[in-house]
Amino acid sequence: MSTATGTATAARVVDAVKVYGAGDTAVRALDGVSVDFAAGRFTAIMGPSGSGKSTLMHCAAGLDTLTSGSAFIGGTDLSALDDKRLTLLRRDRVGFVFQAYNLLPTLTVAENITLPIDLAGGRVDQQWIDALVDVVGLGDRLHHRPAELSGGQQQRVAVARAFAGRPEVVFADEPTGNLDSRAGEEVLGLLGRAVRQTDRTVVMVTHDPVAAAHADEVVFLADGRLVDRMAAPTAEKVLDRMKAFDARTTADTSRGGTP
Ligand SMILES: Nc1ncnc2c1ncn2[C@@H]1O[C@H](COP(=O)(O)OP(=O)(O)OP(=O)(O)O)[C@@H](O)[C@H]1O
Repeated sequence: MSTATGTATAARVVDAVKVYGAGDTAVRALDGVSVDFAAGRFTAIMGPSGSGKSTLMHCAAGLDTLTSGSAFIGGTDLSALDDKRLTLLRRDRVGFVFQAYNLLPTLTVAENITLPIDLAGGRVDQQWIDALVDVVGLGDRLHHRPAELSGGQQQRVAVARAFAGRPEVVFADEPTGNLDSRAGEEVLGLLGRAVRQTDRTVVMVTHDPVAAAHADEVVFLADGRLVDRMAAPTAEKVLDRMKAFDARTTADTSRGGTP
C-alpha cells in the first residue's frame, strides 16, 4: 500500500466515524477522520481529553469497529474480516503496548517476550529476539519474573513482546502513563530506536507533549476530527499547539458554545 508520495502506509483510516450509544446520549467520538500512518515511522496521536485518540487507535488496530468508514492494516480492509480473521490479523500483524504492562507473573522475562509467538504456534526467530532484547536493554534480566523488575523494566518487556512477532505496526496507548519521567523517557527512547534501528512502525496515543516529541510526526485530534499534523515535533511546539486548543475551548465556553 503506497500513498501519493510513494511512502508505504502501515495503517490508515478513511472517513472514520465512531458513535457510541444511541439517541440523546449518543457520543460521536470520531467524526470523519482520514489519516494514514507511514511504515517505518513513529507517529504520535495527540489531542485534548475526550478528543477521540484512544477510539482512533482502537479502530485503526482492529480492537473496535467503526460505525462507518474504513480501517486498513497494510492493504487489508478490517471491515471485510469476520471475528476469527480479525483475531488472527491482530495476533499476526499487529503489536500492542498498553499503560498496564499486562505481563504474566509466573513467566520469566524471556517467556513473556515470546509468549504471543508460542501461543500462536509460531517459530521464534532467536536472532530477532536477541536484537530486540539488546535494544530494550534487558539482557541481564531474561530469567527474572516481572515482580522482580521495576515498572519501567516491565514496560520494556512489554515493548519487546509487542515487537517479537515482527508485526507490521505496533500501537501504544499511553505507554508511559504509569511511569515516572525518567522511566518514561527510557521507554519512549526505545520505541524510537525500535523504529529507527529495526525499521519498525509505531503509532502511539499520548497526552504528553514530551512523549509526542519522540515521534517523527504528531497528528492532532479535536472533537473527533483530525485538525493538524506536525513533522519533526519538539515538546515546545506540541505544547504551543495544545495551548491553542485550550484557548479555543475556553473562548467557545465563555461564548456559551459547546467546548
Ligand atoms: N465505550 C464507550 N462508550 C461511550 N462513550 C465512549 C466510550 N469510549 C469513549 N467514549 C467517549 O468518546 C469520546 C472519545 O473518547 P476517547 O477515549 O477516544 O478520547 P481520548 O482522546 O482518548 O481521551 P483521554 O485523553 O481522556 O483518554 C469521549 O467523549 C468518551 O467519553
